[in-house]
Amino acid sequence: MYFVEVAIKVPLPRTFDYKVDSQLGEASAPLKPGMRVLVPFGNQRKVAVVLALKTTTEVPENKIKAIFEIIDDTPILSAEHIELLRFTARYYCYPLGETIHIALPSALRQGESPDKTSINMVALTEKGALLPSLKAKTQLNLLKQLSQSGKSSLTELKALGFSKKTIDSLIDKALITQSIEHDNHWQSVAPTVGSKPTLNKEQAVACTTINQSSGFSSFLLEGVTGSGKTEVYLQCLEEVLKRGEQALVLVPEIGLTPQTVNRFRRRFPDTPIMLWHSALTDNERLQTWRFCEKASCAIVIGTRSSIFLPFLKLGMIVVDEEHDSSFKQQDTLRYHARDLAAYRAYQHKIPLILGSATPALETLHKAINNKYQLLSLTERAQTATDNQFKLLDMKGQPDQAGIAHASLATMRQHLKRGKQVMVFLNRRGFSPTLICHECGWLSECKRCSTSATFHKAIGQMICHHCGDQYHVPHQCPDCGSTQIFPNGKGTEQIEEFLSSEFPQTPVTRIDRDSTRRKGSLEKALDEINLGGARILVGTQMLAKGHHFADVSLVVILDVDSGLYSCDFRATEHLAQLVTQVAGRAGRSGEAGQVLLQTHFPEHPLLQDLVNNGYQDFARFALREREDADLPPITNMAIVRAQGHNIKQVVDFLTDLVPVSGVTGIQLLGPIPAPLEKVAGMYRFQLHIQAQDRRVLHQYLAQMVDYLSTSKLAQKVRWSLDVDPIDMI
Ligand SMILES: Nc1ncnc2c1ncn2[C@@H]1O[C@H](COP(=O)(O)OP(=O)(O)OP(=O)(O)O)[C@@H](O)[C@H]1O
Ligand SMILES: [Zn+2]
Repeated sequence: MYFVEVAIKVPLPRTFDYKVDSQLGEASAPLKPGMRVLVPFGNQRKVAVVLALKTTTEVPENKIKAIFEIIDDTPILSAEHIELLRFTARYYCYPLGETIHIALPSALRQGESPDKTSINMVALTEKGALLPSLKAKTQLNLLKQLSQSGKSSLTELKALGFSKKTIDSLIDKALITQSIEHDNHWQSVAPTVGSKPTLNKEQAVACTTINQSSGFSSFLLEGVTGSGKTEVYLQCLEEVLKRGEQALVLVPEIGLTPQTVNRFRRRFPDTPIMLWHSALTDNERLQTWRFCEKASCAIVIGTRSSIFLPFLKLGMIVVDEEHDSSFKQQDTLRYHARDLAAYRAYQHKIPLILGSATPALETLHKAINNKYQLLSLTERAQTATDNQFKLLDMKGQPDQAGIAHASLATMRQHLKRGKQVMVFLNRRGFSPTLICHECGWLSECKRCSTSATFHKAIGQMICHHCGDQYHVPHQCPDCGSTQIFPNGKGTEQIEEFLSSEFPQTPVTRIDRDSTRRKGSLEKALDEINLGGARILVGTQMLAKGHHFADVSLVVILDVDSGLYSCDFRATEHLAQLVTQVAGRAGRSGEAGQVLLQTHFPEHPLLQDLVNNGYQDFARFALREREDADLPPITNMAIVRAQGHNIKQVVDFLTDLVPVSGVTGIQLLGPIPAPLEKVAGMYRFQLHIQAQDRRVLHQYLAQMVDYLSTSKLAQKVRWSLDVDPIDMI
């Protein structure tokens, strides 16, 4: 008899010991860390992952339970992978069992075979090779096909028109067999490489530096929009593929950038490239997982959670648009895929490339302190001159639907020249509120401390925080007046106005509402690229990495809301958004023009951004953070709590604040969250800051231990966010 330490999906920051009867051990393959076992837990049976084998345990003999069964023949998690998950759980102060649960595809969580979806090859049995006469013609044809090809993949056979039914009947007759085959052919041959441009000098320096690095090294590729960062990734990946190594390319949202995926496929036409994103089915997830693990897949282009994929031989990680907030998970395990990418690169001793035109201050700070090597691309690849920026003072300016007459006039000029024009407003819906002209009533969500947005097209009010929908009132609920009007602008209103202002010009809107139906975003993007759309209206979905060759003017309608916010990251995010949106203009041929509508044209941030660019702004903003002692100079965590009973929420957080303080730790709170109430629950926060990351982590670990026994914690919903990026 011996013991195993296992991780189980339970909300407790601990692991569990079980005993293994030697009999059980003999019946199956020898137990190893990384294998799954079935264990009794309370009166349930649970899938658990073995972390370690032990000869002793601290659990008393009469208390220790035995595992029921060993699920796997071989580990589904390598030692290295377990180490990654342990690190993740420790860093984000999240239970290890739940961390592993989140990282695994659902079939593996449920104890299913990792090869469930991998049966991919079909061949004749000895009996089948005799080609017995069969009544069903298609079955006979399939046998003949296999006797010619020797072996075929299921996909090939399906492409030849053989149905699953035909294949299954021949399996039943024992004339053919199915097997699993992982094709690693790509590893031993040089990759076929599609046509590529000659790198300019800066790109070449970046590529050579990265390719010549050895072991773990992180690079910040800070390249202005359209400077050819993707080209640098591609040419570095080529070297990785030549060595027969795999690569992970993290991207913010795949749905938004089909162009990028196509570029990778065109560049490496014979290389197995797989995608990983939220729209995959459970089976597709399992298959991608398995293909990575067996190196049947060379490149994965994936969103945040692809950071947990197992790779047999990982050679490089790229994080494109590394500043993008979608890399940070905002619930349960609040990990940052970019930061875990750094850990994985360190683990595998490989290069990490973080690319962005607008690096996060966290990343820039590391680059300035020589933790990351800075590589700069200062020129656009296909345009000789920079975009021209202009701040348009809205004070006293006549406008229609929030668009200044001067902006409309400039739009007309560009459209006349046959160019595309982009109008950006980061607010979807028709208007953010309805207002009563008589008494000032505002349409508020009944369950949140925020307004409900008016969506004219569907005739509903929708709360963007809890999703509740309301009928549009005909009369003011407070004073009975019928004088109720939309207040403020959203993209729906801009689209309506522009369509009537430019009746001959096709207007395409891109936001979450207009692209809800499957395929509608691709259709809209195609329309833009093929030139059908002339005016593009949209939210930040339009800002992300698109390459629209014909856009020559970008009008940014409202930058003011980001200038005076209580979130210390608001200005950084505003500068990133403005720079990214502006970067969609003038991407090929002539320089583009960017108009920023604002009531504060003299604001130092806007002046700096427009005159000196993001690079300059970001370095200045870092110095400000230094003066204010804020991240990334210090380290931060937030405990958030919410509940229907405000006192319980506040009491829970107050209880976490030690009366006498803790050396090296600054606490702020409990303070109400910027959005005080969501879905009927009151929300409060406790901010924890420390200069020294180790001090912060020691403190958090103790706190989480305490919370697992605290009675107050059971009365509220709480979460801990390490390195938060969103203060809401
Ligand atoms: N050396 C080069 N010579 C010619 N064209 C190039 C070169 N490098 C890149 N390009 C082209 O320039 C355009 C912009 O490049 P790319 O999309 O790689 O830029 P990016 O820096 O990733 O842009 P963004 O940050 O806006 O997403 C693409 O059409 C690309 O094919
Ligand atoms: Zn709401």
